[in-house]
Amino acid sequence: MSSLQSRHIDHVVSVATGPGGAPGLMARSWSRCVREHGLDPARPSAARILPAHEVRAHRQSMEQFLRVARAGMEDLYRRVADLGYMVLLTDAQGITVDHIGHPSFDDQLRRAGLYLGADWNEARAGTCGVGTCLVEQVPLTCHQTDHFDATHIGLTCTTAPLFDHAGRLVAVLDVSALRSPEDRASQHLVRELVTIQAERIESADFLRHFDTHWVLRLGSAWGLAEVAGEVMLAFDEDGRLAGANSGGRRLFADAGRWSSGDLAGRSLPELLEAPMASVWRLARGAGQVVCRGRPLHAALRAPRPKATAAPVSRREVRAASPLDRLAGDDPPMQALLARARRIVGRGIPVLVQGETGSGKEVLARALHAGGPRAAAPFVAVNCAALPESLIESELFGYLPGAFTGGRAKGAKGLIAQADGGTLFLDEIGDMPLVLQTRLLRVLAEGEVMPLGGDTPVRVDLAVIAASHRPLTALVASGAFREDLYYRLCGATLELPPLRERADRGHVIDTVFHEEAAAQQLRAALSPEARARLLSHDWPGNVRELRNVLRLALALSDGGVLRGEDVSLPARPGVPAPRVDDTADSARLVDVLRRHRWRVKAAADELGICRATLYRQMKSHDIVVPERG
Ligand SMILES: Nc1ncnc2c1ncn2[C@@H]1O[C@H](COP(=O)(O)OP(=O)(O)OP(=O)(O)O)[C@@H](O)[C@H]1O
Repeated sequence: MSSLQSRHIDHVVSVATGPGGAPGLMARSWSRCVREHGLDPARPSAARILPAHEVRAHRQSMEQFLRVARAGMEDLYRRVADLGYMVLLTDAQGITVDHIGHPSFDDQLRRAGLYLGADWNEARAGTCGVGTCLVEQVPLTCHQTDHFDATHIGLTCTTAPLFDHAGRLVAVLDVSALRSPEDRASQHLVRELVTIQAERIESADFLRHFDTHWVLRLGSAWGLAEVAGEVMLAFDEDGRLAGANSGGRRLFADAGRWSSGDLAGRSLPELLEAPMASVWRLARGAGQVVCRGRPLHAALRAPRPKATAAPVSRREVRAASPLDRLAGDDPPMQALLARARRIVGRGIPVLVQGETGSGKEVLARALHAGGPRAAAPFVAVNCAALPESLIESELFGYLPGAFTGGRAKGAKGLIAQADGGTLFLDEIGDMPLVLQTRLLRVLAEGEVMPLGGDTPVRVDLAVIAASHRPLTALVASGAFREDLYYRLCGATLELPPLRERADRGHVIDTVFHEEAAAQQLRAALSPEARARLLSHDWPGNVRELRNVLRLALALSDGGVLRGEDVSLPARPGVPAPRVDDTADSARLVDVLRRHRWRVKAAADELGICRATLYRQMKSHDIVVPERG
């Protein structure tokens, strides 16, 4: 034993057993070695090398991580090999599971324990780069006489802990040299290198693990956010966090509100204190996000495209409960549906409010289909659409000879047709006042009097009314009867516009599958196409979304829909091109004819809402021909 080694042993023993505990990271470790692990620096233990089959078992338990780490180790080795260093990776127990060193030093490295299968756990090897890093969980340098064991005092080892996507310590990255300058400052640069490389390995592992998720990368340096975001947050299409890297966990822990344990599942807007739209906007290119009041450079990585989806049949789409499939993970929508499920079938009149195209009729149909009247008729009446001259006879029906121009046998009105089922009064706010009075009587008495008749007919109806105009305002201005309003709004369901919904991903998928099935295509949506759809403001709501997807699918080759296949209005917030009021009336008639005068279907093809089409028809004197 050299005199240097003897002096080292004395020093370690005096520090480790000295009074008052040992300050500093290395001295703390020496103390642990003596007091907890029962090690004696005067009795060095031989390097413990595990047999090959045990090493294999250790490697197998972290196979995927090893593959990613290997690339990082090779890169690191290229930078330090000329300076006489080797690179080593251990698992969380301190067992060396991979190493790269110059083959000509193989024997020396093996003797020093810098070899596959070597056990560097502190409890066995004493204070060392790997073992102490496993305990302290920070990057550190164990330089020469920092080592506990006197046989290791020639070595210099710099290490950094590696955490997996869930924040668990899984490995230690180590750069070691058999010989090095005595001055520990010589290792500063190595420590920087190891720390950076450890972060890169963690990032690569994080991106691999979350490759089917969106990943938001945030950084304080321009340009770097895209390739090496200090903060990485993986989330799903509904904006729910699936995982955060060390930087992300630190960011939220520093904010003092969330520990790593309760981050998953939280919504990104809640965590970042920024609207989801500002995140989706990044799908068009890197930019800035104001995160918790602090502007950060940001980039978004799209998920790996899933295997081409099998076509979903209409039957499959319909298989779920009609109300369930209207929304994904959007808290206001889920609350609305929970309310809807409670009132369905209870004889409570429902008023649905929401912007045009937000799905008021879809919701009304789902309420009907999800209730006890599902087998009975659902009759939709568009109160804005019925020509004033016909509205009475259409709604209430008429007896033979009730008026000139009527059919000889008379006709059953829409209200009577809905008997036993659901009467859906769409655009109720546009119903003329005089008819409001008659409708009120029907609802109050449960009877309808056909034109020209003197005996009322009993009707049993579930009533759902809808309007894009707030009915309370119409009541206040005198355009809508207050008593009718109260008769209709047993429960009000307010549909949020698509741009405010956190489950836009769900709506996009549903409509996409429905449209693909309707066109009998085996199509899938690429992440880029989805990103474009998610970042749009949807002034025309779900109707606009459906039109965009219908067109994109019709023009596509039926495979994966790419970003460029999706054509959106030039500026976000600007509605899709619409037929203006001077539109050629021949074209309108043509489209209407093709849809057998089903105004809703014609409006959908024209990309306008039903009310606009009716307005245009009115201004061109186009009248729906009488049926029958
Ligand atoms: N949750 C949804 N899932 C799938 N498609 C939907 C959904 N909501 C609405 N849609 C689609 O959006 C379009 C417009 O829906 P709907 O006619 O119900 O809207 P609306 O609010 O009644 O519109 P308007 O006020 O113009 O009458 C339709 O093509 C419908 O199929």
